[in-house]
Amino acid sequence: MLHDFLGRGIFNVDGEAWRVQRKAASYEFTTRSLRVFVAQSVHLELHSRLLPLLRRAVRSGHLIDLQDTLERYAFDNICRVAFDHDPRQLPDDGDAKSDSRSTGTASRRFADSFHDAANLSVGRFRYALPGFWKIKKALNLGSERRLSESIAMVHGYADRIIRSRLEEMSKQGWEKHDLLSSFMASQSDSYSETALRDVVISFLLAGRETTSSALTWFFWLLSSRPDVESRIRDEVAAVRARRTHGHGDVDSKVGFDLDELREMHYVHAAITESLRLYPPVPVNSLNVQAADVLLDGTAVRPGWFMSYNSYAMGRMESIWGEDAKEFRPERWLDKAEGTLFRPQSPFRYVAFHAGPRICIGKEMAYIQMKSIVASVLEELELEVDGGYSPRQVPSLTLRMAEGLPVRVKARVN
Ligand code: HEM
Repeated sequence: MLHDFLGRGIFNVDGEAWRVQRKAASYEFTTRSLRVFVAQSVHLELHSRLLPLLRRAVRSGHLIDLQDTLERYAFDNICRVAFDHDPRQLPDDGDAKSDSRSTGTASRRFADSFHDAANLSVGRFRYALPGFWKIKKALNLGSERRLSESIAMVHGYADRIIRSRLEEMSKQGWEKHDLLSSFMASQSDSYSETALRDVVISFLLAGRETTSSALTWFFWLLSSRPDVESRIRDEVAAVRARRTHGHGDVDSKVGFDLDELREMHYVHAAITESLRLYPPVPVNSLNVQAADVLLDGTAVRPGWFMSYNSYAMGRMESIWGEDAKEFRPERWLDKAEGTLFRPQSPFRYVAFHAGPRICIGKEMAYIQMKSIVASVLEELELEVDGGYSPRQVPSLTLRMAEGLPVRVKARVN
């Protein structure tokens, strides 16, 4: 799908960049220290930015666009985790003159260019005449000119991050815990700046709109299912009640540490069920490199463009049974015991892809999503107008065309 994005693949980054990315992931995502760093970063931005913003919305009574808010949160968070950089798309508590955008600087232009580049590149697939974009590109016209300007902006910004990391590293040695830095410090191999830049960009793309899309659809689904919301709140309250002082990865009385998040089986099931029905990557496409035969006997040839539709697969009765279209978190709980989360094969549940190119940020995504769901619902109610019917927008990720307007209320009990 993203084959030509930013001049080369993004998820489908080939060659050197992909090897760097995979090596970084296998090195880092297996370590407990990274999981702790992820949990701490999620926690920091949740409690210093997202929750304060939602509390201000309680006081003002204004509607907020939850999709936009979650996208800005996710962008800040992925930048911090991947390369310890803070673009400050959400304002810090106390420094919030406006909740619409906190920065007017290069960071904001970077985020906007990033967004434009993603949307403009998807537009290439929508021409009635396939490949027409190539003519526009050769002539540097319209959307192709805007795309190349956005790409130049994104590349310049990412290059500056990489160079400052390399400089810091040569001057001070290395003590940072972010994914890119600790990976660079641990390797004897050297990688080109272009390959590292592609890694930076692919992490941003992967981390920015996926968890925010997932949570936007989740909170919308929840708004019409008070039974599920109440079970989530009961589980969160039970975990909170079991808390012992002085225990945990998260140095605070608020929020939840990794062990506590792990205890939230129903929260995990509810998020997973929402991802089944509304996968952030609704269609995934690949370019066939060599002749092969798929498991169902279909032969494929080199050069073919092959897609599967996760959105449709999540709703197929042949895979999920007669109640496939129902939002039923219980389907993910162990049948005998009834409270333990029971995973399914990634080849049935394809929201994160399956096989060698399965999402490498899945664990981080769950830490982020569960932390937000538990902390927000413990304290607040997100009220969506009952008549609101979101329109899906064709984009790289499954987004709501008009966002998700919510009114935030303090929980009474
Ligand atoms: C709910 C959240 C998420 C979903 C549903 C999701 C889904 C996916 C899917 C479907 C792919 C395969 C794409 C392809 O084949 O082209 C993928 C790849 C990837 N994801 Fe995620 N993702 C999520 C969150 C994240 C996060 C937070 C990160 C950041 C750490 C991340 C990092 C990546 C990377 C780097 C790849 C490329 C892997 C490769 O090609 O080797 N993802 N993800």
